[in-house]
Amino acid sequence: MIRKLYRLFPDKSVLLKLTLLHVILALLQGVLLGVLVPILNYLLKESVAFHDIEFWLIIGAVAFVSYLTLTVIATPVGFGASMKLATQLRNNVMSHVTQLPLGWFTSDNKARLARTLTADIGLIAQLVVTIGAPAIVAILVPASIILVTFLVNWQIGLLFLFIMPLALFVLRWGARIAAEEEIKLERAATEIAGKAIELGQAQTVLRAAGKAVEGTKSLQQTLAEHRTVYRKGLQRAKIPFLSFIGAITVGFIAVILLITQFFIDRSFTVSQTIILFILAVRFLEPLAYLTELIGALQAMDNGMNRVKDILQTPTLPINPRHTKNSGDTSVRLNNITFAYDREPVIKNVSLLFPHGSTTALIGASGSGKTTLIRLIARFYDVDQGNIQIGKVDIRELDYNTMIDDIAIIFQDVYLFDTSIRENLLIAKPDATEAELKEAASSAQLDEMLERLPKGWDTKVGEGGLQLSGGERQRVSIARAFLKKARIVLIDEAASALDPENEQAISNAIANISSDQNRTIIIIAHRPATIQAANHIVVLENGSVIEQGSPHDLLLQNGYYAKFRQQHKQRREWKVE
Ligand SMILES: Nc1ncnc2c1ncn2[C@@H]1O[C@H](COP(=O)(O)OP(=O)(O)OP(=O)(O)O)[C@@H](O)[C@H]1O
Repeated sequence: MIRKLYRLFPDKSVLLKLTLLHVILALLQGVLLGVLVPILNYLLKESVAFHDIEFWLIIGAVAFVSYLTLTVIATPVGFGASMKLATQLRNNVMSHVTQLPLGWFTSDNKARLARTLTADIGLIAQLVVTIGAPAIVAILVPASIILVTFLVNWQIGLLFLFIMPLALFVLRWGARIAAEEEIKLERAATEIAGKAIELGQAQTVLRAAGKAVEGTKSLQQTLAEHRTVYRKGLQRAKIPFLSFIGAITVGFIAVILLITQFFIDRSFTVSQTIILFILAVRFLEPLAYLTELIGALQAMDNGMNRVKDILQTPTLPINPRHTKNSGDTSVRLNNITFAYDREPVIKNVSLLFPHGSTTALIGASGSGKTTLIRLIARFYDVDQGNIQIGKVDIRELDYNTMIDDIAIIFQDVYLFDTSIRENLLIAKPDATEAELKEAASSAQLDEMLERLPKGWDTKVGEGGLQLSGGERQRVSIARAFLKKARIVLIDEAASALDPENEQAISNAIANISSDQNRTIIIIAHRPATIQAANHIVVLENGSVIEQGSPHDLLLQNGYYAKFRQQHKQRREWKVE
């Protein structure tokens, strides 16, 4: 377990210092017990002079003062270390998940991640500090007492030597069962978290269907299962823990009987008998305390396993050569095929998005437009073929530089629950005021910032929900301007926007595509956006069925021509 703990932390210095502190504390306890033997030996003699025990008293006093001082220091040191360890581990997990394929982020895994980042890591960091010392003491003190006892009487020492591994063996059995039950309990708790997230996400649908109460049934069922798992776990762990207590008690009685027998036989002096009684109590006390610790130790071990599981989930392969992009922002798809599960949703697609071009992707719902955008941003790797940016396979490119070059404007933009300014600064933390203003202006945010009473400092609410969908998308476009992203992938809002927002977004997209060095790919739903494109690609069922300039495609009279016709008719109906 200790090895696992050390492997988990990239910077081991905090853990090393903490372990050293705990070992010193345990050794000092051993020294305090050790000096008791000669002192008692002298004290129980018929005549004793102070200088006989002076040396041992000084050692005892130094050990005692050191022990007290270190115990006082241990609390603030422990708290500080706990915070550092939690931060270290959280950063490690977070940086790992940013490199995982998007497919990993299912409801279950999101709940697992949330529990690991909060509960598991918090528990590990806290327990390392709070139970680290008692656990080391509970092992080191009985071990050192065995040594001291051998010096006093080898038979009792031998008995201790027999009791300790036996007790630890029974304890391991109990710990294994407790660990199995804790895993079941944690699974049940994660399921509750997953169901709670799902319940939150499904509120709109459930309420619209008038099923708000029925929607909680599945969560209630999961809660009931959690209670059952807890009850069964307690039942199962009872037997081994009772056996452990039994083993300790039998051992203790045997030691007491043997000491008494030796005393009656006059094999032991009074002082030896008293010393051995004290040693027996101090030997068994920390061992008995292990039953309380073992549950926490197992919880910590399981928590570490869950953190390890996430850290060992394979990331998208990263090329160690970290090839940099040359400045050419053309995007080329070479015969790519991709499946989320078994059935390919992108089939043998070859396309070129030339440097500086603006391409509109259109096609029926489910035709694979979003998937194509995700593959270009390397949220997933293709199964066959390859994608090149500037003639280099994206798997060969330095991932961070590549992602820095790309801005993605999703339909459902997520904003952080902070001010508009902070949300923009995520794209470029060191942006100047002038850069912020320029980006906001290009993304048509000016009017919105003037209208909002707190302007740039307006809080956008959780997920940005205090802004309209169109406003959120404009904030996201402003981020792309600020980031000076050279490849911009836009999933235009499919739902109806008010005319003001629609116009503002069209202008913002026109502004972003006016830069001849940017390559823009837009999943377009509006004729105005499509008109800003100089190239159209039509997808159907994961394949390209049409592509060319808007003019050429109109002449072909295919999907694009019909799409334009339908929009024209819709506009005419609205006018009527
Ligand atoms: N995360 C996912 N896991 C499994 N299948 C998925 C996932 N995302 C999309 N799909 C499936 O892949 C296919 C293509 O979906 P995609 O979202 O790329 O289409 P789209 O053209 O963008 O659709 P829309 O216009 O409705 O957004 C669909 O059959 C969809 O059900």
